[in-house]
Amino acid sequence: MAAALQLLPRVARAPLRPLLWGGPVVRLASDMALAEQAQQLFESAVGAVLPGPMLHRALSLDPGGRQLKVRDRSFQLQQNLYLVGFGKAVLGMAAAAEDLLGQHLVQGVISVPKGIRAAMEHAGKREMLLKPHSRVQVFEGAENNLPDRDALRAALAIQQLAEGLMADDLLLVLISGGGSALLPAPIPPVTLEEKQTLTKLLAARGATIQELNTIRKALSQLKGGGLAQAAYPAQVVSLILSDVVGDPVEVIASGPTVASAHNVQDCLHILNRYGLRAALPRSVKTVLARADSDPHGPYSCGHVLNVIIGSNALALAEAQQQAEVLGYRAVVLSAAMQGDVKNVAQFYGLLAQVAGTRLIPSIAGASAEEDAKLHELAAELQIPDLQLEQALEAVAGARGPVCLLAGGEPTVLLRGSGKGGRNQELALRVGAELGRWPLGHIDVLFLSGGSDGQDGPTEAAGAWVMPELASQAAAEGLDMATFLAHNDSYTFFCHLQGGTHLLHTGLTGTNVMDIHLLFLRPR
Ligand SMILES: Nc1ncnc2c1ncn2[C@@H]1O[C@H](COP(=O)(O)OP(=O)(O)OP(=O)(O)O)[C@@H](O)[C@H]1O
Ligand SMILES: O=C(O)[C@H](O)CO
Repeated sequence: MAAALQLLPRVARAPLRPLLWGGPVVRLASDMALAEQAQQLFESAVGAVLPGPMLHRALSLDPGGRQLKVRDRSFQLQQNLYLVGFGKAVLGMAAAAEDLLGQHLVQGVISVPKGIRAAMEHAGKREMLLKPHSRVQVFEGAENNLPDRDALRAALAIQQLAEGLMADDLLLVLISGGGSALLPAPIPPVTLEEKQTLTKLLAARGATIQELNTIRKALSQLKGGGLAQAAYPAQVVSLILSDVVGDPVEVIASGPTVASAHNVQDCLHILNRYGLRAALPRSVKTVLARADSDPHGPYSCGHVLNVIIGSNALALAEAQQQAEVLGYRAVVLSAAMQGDVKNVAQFYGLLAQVAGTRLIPSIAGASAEEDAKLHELAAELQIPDLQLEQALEAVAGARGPVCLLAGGEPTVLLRGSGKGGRNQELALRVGAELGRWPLGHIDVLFLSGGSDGQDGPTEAAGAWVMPELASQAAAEGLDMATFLAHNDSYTFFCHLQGGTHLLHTGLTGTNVMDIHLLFLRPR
């Protein structure tokens, strides 16, 4: 993980109190530069899903400190609390858990990305660090999000801790994205190297995270409910930060505390689909064949409480609220944006135009065909929870500045060898789309940022663009199409206006996919 340590310049915070339309609202929204507001709202989205606030929302102790409450369930605490965790956001989650429950904690083991402690220290994020003599042992591994020997050692330590628990014990499991690579425990005779090769091949051939994790579960001792099984008969509470569209607990980090059906047929279909079935190593065939005839069937997880404590939707809800406070009519479009980045960019370009025309019908804006094209594209993208009609209706009735919010994870098919990330590439493409249909009398801005603060292998979280992007680029001799052809969005934005369009937050310590913000502000 690159040491992206620059903190977001703190934009002047507007007084965050509800305001009514028509009066001070418009003034407030127009007083601050649009780009500052966009960065502020991105920051508030991320702030809602930082480990500290999330853990404090999810857990509470009774006044005597003997009962732990999680949702509507209570657990007795009597020197019986253990903790394990794995994922990119788990260091901060463990620090928050230690802060809340430290006096009851007997022992803990977490598996987190290589270099994360040093990065957090360097960034001055002390709240993301464990205490000096913590009872939680930290393993760092899985460089480049691939399972390695260090992550394997961590997984074994976690397994050992779980297997030593008794019926009176309570195991707190902290899970976030990146957890699959940080908890590798291949079922023998499958080796770590074989698992690594298979996951790399599947990912490179475009397998979805659902497909990838179906295979990982079938080949792992701890995924697909294996960790919960190892901890039995102890009670298990899993606190899960979702980095997958729709928050499916069985997919996030390959569901180590969620019963899995271990469907071998599903695995074979997936391996077939990506042309990998014929060349499978013998060990993988052996494990799959064994799972098919496993007399014990799927693990049962009746002793487990799985709770999603943070998600993209939660982050968007916070940003939406703050946007309204700033005077915007704010609408969440979807927390499940997915699909090819080119189509997603085209969608946002058309959306800006159609929404602009609804906002000020007198301007020369979207035609009926473009309106139809937007709906067609939305249908093609198959966004499950898309609130397009509601958003357009809200825009039509807004009479003032509008902010449309969305989240998710579009896909970039890498063809070039440039430097970039999903968010920067999306922003660059949306910028190109916006330039094609200038909307007079309306300022438009689009921002895309990764909630973890690191977009691909760059030190930026994302970027923001306006319809003027193409002319700005041309004035500086930057050919957008060439940068796009090389997947070189980071280099483009570094050059453009001295890098001012890049979003810099440093590692945020959380991870709930990407945040997209589209602003339309009548001049
Ligand atoms: N040059 C590039 N241009 C555009 N996208 C890129 C480029 N290089 C990598 N990516 C994209 O970045 C993503 C990998 O980045 P990263 O390591 O942040 O993983 P991630 O999937 O975003 O993980 P997380 O779940 O933590 O967000 C992939 O989606 C990949 O397609
Ligand atoms: O770790 C994983 O499997 C992915 O980040 C999805 O949660």
